[in-house]
Amino acid sequence: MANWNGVRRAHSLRCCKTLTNNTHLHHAYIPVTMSSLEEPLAFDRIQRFSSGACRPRDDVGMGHRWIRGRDCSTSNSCNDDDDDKSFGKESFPWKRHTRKVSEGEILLRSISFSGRNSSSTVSGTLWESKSFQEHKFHTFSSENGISHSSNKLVRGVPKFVKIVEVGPRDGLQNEKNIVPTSVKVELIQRLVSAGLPVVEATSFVSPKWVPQLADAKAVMDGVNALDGARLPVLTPNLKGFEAAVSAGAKEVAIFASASESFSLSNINCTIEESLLRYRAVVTAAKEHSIPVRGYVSCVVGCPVEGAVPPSKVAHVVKELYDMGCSEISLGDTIGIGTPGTVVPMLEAVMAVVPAEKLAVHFHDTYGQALANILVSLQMGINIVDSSVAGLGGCPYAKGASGNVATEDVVYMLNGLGVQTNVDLGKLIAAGDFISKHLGRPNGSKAAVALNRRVTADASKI
Ligand SMILES: CC(C)(COP(=O)([O-])OP(=O)([O-])OC[C@H]1O[C@@H](n2cnc3c(N)ncnc32)[C@H](O)[C@@H]1OP(=O)([O-])[O-])[C@@H](O)C(=O)NCCC(=O)NCCSC(=O)C[C@@](C)(O)CC(=O)[O-]
Repeated sequence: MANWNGVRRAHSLRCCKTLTNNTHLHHAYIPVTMSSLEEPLAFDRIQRFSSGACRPRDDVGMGHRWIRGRDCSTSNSCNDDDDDKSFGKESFPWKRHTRKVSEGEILLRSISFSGRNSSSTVSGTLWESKSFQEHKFHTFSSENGISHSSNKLVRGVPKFVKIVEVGPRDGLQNEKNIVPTSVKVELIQRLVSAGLPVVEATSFVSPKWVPQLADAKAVMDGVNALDGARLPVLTPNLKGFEAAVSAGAKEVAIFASASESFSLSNINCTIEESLLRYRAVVTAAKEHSIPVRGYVSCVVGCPVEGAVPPSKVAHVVKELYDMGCSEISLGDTIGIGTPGTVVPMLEAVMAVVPAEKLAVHFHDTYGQALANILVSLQMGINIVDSSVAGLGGCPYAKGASGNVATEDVVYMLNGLGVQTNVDLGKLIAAGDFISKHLGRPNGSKAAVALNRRVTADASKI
């Protein structure tokens, strides 16, 4: 564990060993001058940086540092006399990148919006699952159909959204009790059969760091034969990449951070060191013609550093793009973002990388994820990460809750008339399956409501 980097940092870093519930040792290098990740997230402090509202200036503590709060956290129109480049104050020449819509998509949409009483069903638009046959109802506006809306905010959303399901990886990596391989495999099978085009299957990371996913090879053995979806896996270095390829992975993802402190605690190296490692992974992947997805964590805030400037996010995103990542996912790892903080971040990122190469990845700690997704779609993003039943969190961002629930995202997109090709009924069944195994209620509000059928009538409104 004590590699050269760790030893080198020993002067400035404190090695925290914490005994987790499953008795595995986690080693996290935490700068002594900053608040430990083992503490709750200090959300009360971070939150004051994430609100979009103008407010009186005050001083806000962030770990050992005292950072002056902003007069206005998000609006460029606020007059600010601060001379520092604090969060949300940079301005970027944002230009919306439009995407081409295929004839097939247009055809599907014309079928799906053929009227309230239409018997035509398109997967993801009406309930199709057998268990929901008696509850076939539209989730979109019932009069003219949302596709005919002249409102520019609604017209601005893409016609098709690719959902990247991260539950089996991002969700299960954070479970206290290790989920049996057979359950993971069945979950992935169910998600694929619900029509999800991409299901992140597992991670080839150090089992000492993330014991929950130590069965990565066995999981891949169980899902390699599945058709109909791409099954990428996380790889933190060449060792992980090689293990993934020999286990049959056809796509991988690398994961960097916009926050130096989070990079150290998550992958035990600085941002620049991680980019060096990832260049080696991308080079090897190119030789195998394997697409590489890039993640950037802490795109609006870090559990240690607090607010993360959009320019820093844009820098890391651009590095990943330039090294050859086919798609880059922007992770609000601790779920503190609001549309007020997400918009300036996206503006910065979209100034350096085309919108069609970007995905958004929101955790829902503060219940802001759907609002953040909507505003991202309105800005031209058409790839959304989510986690069935809202599973998840990050082992190195204690207190952060799961990703936005895939069921809730699909429900909202159905309501907007956005095509996803996901069968909501089957998806809910997959969420119920894993929630039952984990012994807790489904974390999706839409799933809970639809399971109880309490809102069937209301949803026709
Ligand atoms: C990056 C390392 C490996 C560095 O870990 P390290 O301890 O600095 O690495 P090391 O090179 O010194 O190796 C230590 C031991 O791990 C082994 N090792 C080394 N690499 C691997 C590998 N690939 N697979 C299996 N084993 C590996 C290596 O062989 C050695 O074994 P030992 O000699 O002690 O027996 C470690 O820190 C790690 O695995 N971190 C992963 C942490 C993780 O998975 N975090 C959650 C990811 S979620 C996330 O990042 C956010 C995201 C993507 O969801 C988006 C968002 O929400 O923001």
